[in-house]
Amino acid sequence: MLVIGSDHGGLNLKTALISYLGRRGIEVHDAGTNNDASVDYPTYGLKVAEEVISGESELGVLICGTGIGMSIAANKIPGIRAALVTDVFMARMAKEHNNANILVLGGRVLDEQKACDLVGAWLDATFEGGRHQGRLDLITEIEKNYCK
Ligand SMILES: O=C(CO)[C@H](O)[C@H](O)[C@H](O)COP(=O)(O)O
Repeated sequence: MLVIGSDHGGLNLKTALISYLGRRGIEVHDAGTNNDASVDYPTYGLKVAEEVISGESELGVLICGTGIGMSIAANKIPGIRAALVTDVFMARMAKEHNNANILVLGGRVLDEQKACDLVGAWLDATFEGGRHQGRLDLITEIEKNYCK
């Protein structure tokens, strides 16, 4: 299961990505928002992050206008590695090196095709482990010290 959420700035891209993920045969939970009324991105960042941390969904995608607010919000939750990406190389690295469990996109930055390409690159990549796992372990140590 993959959970996807957006604010109003990411709604159109969210709709396009749900179609794309469906075509790939991936089960998707749409965490909202579901209309173009103005909403607050931290609300949806938290929803998606909590669903990933609980294990209800293995992965998440978040979209706001730029992706910046969503990534700031989601990364406050211990265990979340939310990566804001704008090109295919970054999307692939987000999995291979960072094992990002949430991909963050900017709905006012990307067109639909580019967004699908980024999600596809991230989904198709594999975490390399090794030295990268050691670095993720260091991030976990930071969380233990600062997220009480
Ligand atoms: O938080 C953001 C930027 O980091 C998101 O892009 C929001 O979607 C954006 O700030 C919303 O702006 P609006 O003027 O309220 O539509």
